[in-house]
Amino acid sequence: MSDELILHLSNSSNQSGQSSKIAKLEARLVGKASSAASSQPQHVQTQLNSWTVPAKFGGAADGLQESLVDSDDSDDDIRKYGVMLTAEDMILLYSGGAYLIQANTQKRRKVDEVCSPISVEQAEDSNFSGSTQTAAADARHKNTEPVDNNKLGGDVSKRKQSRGRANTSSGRGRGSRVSDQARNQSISPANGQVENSPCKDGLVKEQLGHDSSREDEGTSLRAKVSAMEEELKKSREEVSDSRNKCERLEKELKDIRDYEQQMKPKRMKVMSDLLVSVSKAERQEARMRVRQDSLRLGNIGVVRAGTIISEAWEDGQAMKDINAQLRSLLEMKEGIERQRKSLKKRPSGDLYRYALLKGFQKTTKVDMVKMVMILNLDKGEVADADGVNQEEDVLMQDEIFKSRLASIKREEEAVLRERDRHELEKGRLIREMKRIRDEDGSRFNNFQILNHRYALLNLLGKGGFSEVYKAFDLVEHRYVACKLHGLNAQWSEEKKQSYIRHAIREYNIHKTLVHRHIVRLWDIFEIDHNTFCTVLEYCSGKDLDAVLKATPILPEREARIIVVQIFQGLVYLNKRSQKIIHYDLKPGNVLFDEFGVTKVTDFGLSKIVEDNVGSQGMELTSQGAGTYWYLPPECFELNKIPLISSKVDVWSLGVLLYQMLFGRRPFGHDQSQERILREDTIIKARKVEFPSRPSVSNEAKDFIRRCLTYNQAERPDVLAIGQDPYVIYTKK
Ligand SMILES: Nc1ncnc2c1ncn2[C@@H]1O[C@H](COP(=O)(O)OP(=O)(O)OP(=O)(O)O)[C@@H](O)[C@H]1O
Repeated sequence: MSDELILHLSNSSNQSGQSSKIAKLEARLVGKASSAASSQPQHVQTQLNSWTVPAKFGGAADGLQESLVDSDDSDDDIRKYGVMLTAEDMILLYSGGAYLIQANTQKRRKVDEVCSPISVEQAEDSNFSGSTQTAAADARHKNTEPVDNNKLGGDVSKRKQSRGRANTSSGRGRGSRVSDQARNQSISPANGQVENSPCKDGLVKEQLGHDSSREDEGTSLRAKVSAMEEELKKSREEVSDSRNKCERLEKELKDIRDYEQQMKPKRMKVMSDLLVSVSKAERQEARMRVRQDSLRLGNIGVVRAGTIISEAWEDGQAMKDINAQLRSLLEMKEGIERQRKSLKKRPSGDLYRYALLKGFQKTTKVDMVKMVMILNLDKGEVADADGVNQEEDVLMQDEIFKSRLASIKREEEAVLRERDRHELEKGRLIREMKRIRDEDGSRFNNFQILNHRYALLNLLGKGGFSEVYKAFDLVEHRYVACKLHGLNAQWSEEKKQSYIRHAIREYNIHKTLVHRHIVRLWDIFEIDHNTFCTVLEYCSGKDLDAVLKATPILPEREARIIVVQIFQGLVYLNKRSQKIIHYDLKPGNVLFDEFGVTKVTDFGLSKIVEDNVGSQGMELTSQGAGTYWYLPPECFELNKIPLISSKVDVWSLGVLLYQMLFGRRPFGHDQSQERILREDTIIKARKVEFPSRPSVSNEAKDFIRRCLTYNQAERPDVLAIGQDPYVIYTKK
């Protein structure tokens, strides 16, 4: 606002109330009195707020514009006054004590006439500072078009929006430029219009100075905008690239899945073919090995006794040789023994007297064996036995016999060790022969794929009612053991049902068990009316029974680590909410995986401990066969229903450790199951005895004694025996 206008306004003392308002308005326009402006009555302020500062004021307009944007009332005001005017388009007119607002058409014309190039540029500059080109177009547009209230309203709100986004980049400091512009305007009271002051040279120069700095700013902003636009373009391209890639990958994935689905049966076929050819080679190799070994170790032959034909073992050549060697050594031993006896029978001093008779004065260097031969052949011929000390000779001869006997004994021991080794080999050979025979006789020996995923390979072994095959799971890609439970077709329907119930019960117990030292049960399915299959974790090592058959005594260190692992499995069974008694712990139910990790299997006889069971244990309602060497005395109780608990498994663990350390079971080792029952062997098993050899640590013996505590009440249960240092594994 020009100085003249300020003077004019300040001189109008008779219009004090209004003039103070004007002063405040002016101050607000020159950007000096924001505080004064804020004290304006709401009405006036709102009106001001409804003005839009011309775009050409660029940054200077921001101060005002900000207050417009900040005002929540502005939209209300637009609604209230029906139009929204811009300061550029309007002038403030004092007429007859009232202020009027009129359209500033003349100002526009004048500016267009005199400074049209500048104002257009300014408008453009301000457009950049205002961030949209539309605003520039608006600014130019307003100069030529009549005021359209509705349109103006729309423009204002558009600008408000664009301001809201962009005005942060333009500083409030530009308010001074607003005041400069304002000062370049004057009010002509005659026509009531605000005019731009004439564009004199100084002003133009000043204007040009400002314009050039604005131009610089504009240029840099333009550059920024174009860089940002470039970035935006790139980002858009990247987004579209990524989207394309994503679509391509999704399509590829789908193709792969389709292909995978298509290839699945083919892949399974290739895999099973490979496995089958490997298994066939293994079968062939196994049979060839058996043939070779049976030449050496023996074979099962048919023996006829009258009308009865039975099978009997016929030794192979190696066994025959060993036996012949043993026989020859035995004969030698007996010959020497005979000589020793005859030497002792001869009257004392006989040889000495004979020698004297023959004129021998002292012992000659005649070999004593030769002497014996001479004596035996013809006593009269001992002519040159000069000076023999008969007593000494007898002693020497006896010593020679003894020495020879000792040497024969050593030879014999070596041959016996060899024979034991052969016996073990023979045992393995017999088991392998049996396995091959079972495999040949099995109806599952032709590499079937069960349940569309388990490729049956070779038979691992046959139990009482089941065959266990090594198999490959074509879905999970791992080896498994398929246990095929066959119901005897001759059985009554009742027996079949009972067997199935039993197997399902076993499955239900076993399937919930997940522990490193317990064989996992993966699956169960029916094969036909009389057969079903359970799929177990495959343990490629031998079972403990086979280990003990090969090496009946294990070093204590090895035995202990096996016991500790079994014990950990038992602790797991007893820490579950539903406790389980295994009830059939024996070497055949302890398996080893390829790394030698011990795993307990076969839950066919296991018992679930009911919740309400007392401290003495639960009733043993279904005894099951069990294996008597490994069961505690309470299981043989006949007068009342036995009460059992995890103490049964503790007893079995003690028997297992004893067997591993001493190579025999503590009770009824040489007895059959039937004899154990008949002779009450376990009921009489009150005290455990330890052989003197091999030597075993006292800790091991103490642990075994605790496990084999006769009195059930005094025997610790699984969790209590866990306190024993022998099963708390610490490196010694
Ligand atoms: N998960 C397995 N992994 C590897 N071999 C196994 C597995 N389960 C069983 N076997 C082997 O299969 C053979 C037969 O096992 P099974 O449990 O049927 O026989 P068993 O215990 O001798 O008989 P039963 O259970 O009728 O008393 C055994 O030699 C055993 O070592």
